[in-house]
Amino acid sequence: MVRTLDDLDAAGAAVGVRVDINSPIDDDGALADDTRLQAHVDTLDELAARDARVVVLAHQGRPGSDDFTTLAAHADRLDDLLDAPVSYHDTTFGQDARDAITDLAHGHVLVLENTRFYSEEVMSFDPEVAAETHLVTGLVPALDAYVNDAFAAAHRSQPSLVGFPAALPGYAGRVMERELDALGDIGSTPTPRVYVLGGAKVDDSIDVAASVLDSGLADRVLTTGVVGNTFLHASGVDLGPASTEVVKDRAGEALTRAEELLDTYGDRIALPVDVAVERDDERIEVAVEDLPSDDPAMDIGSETVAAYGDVLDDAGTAILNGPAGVFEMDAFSVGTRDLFEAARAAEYTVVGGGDTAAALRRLGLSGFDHVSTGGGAALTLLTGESLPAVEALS
Ligand SMILES: Nc1ncnc2c1ncn2[C@@H]1O[C@H](COP(=O)(O)OP(=O)(O)O)[C@@H](O)[C@H]1O
Ligand SMILES: O=C(OP(=O)(O)O)[C@H](O)COP(=O)(O)O
Repeated sequence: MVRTLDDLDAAGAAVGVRVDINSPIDDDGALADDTRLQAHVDTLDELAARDARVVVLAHQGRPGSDDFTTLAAHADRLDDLLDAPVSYHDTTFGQDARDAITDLAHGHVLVLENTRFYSEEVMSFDPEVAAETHLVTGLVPALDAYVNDAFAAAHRSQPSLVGFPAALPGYAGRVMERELDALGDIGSTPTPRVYVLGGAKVDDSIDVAASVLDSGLADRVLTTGVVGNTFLHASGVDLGPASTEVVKDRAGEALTRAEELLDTYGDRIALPVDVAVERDDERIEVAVEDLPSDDPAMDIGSETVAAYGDVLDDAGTAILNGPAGVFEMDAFSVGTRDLFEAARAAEYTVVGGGDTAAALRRLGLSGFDHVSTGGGAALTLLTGESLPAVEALS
């Protein structure tokens, strides 16, 4: 059983709060969407209102990714969103960070620097080893308690997510509490269950596909996005040079697992029957049998939406993670919009993923039973598996 904020004596305490505000970033480094920041307002404002000294820990992007930035813009946006005053400090652990925490006023919020600026944070550890890392040992002396509200990163066994509960009293934040209530018992949702797996984190999605098909949780898996293109490639379709390069870059060794899944569960995995390519800045739909195309496949086509819609019409539960296409470009947001609208025909609908939630906001899509802040984390839970960060709190 995980303790919640109802169990925390917050007044005057220095509380480290791990949130997941990992967000789409514009070309100029600004936040492109604040969905995840908005999700954490309840937890952060509640702690500040209860007179805690709130210390925010978070990551943004991954080393080498285009969205790997400081958290300065996140702190500015949180200052707009929260009732409590918010400040930013450009280190993550050590004496400067501890001094900043010591100086923090009751009821105020301090955002520390991106945890992933620190090398051990992108490694996985057992909780007792994570508790000995520089990040954890360099902050614990200044903290009285730890709250994990970062459901969307809870599938990562990284120091900021699993190391603190071994050294401090640990609690679930309100986002974590809500997500576990909504997603913690997927086996009790209506059947047949249809998983729609898209986006670009192909390795996560293939892990989930294997798990839900092996366990029987999934009656069907419908594939879109780079995941769909990966399965098309794995099935022997020549996509064309541009799309094949994206698939090989994104899928890596997961391509072999996609081939194995098709061999084992081919009848339960649906692949796109047409794609939309970018040709002369236009959206052109191409049937799979007419591939290869020199132009990159950026979305699923309308025939695929129709075919997948027929499956979703009869679904008891639809679980969707990952946009169906490059939704950031209007011409290639069509598949995501039309498919997610069709998915609402299912009796119970769950949507997961940071970019997916951002896509729903951008496209004005609503009417789903639960929109998770997590993608991989939600999918991991939806496979009936445990989350390392939740286990560490227990
Ligand atoms: N066919 C495609 N080609 C290239 N990128 C794609 C394609 N379809 C979707 N994407 C990209 O996938 C990204 C989101 O994937 P992912 O991070 O897995 O989603 P989430 O954060 O919701 O789990 C978006 O940036 C989108 O542009
Ligand atoms: O965006 C996230 O995951 P998601 O893309 O599965 O929603 C989380 O912030 C975890 O990020 P990571 O996949 O870089 O560890």
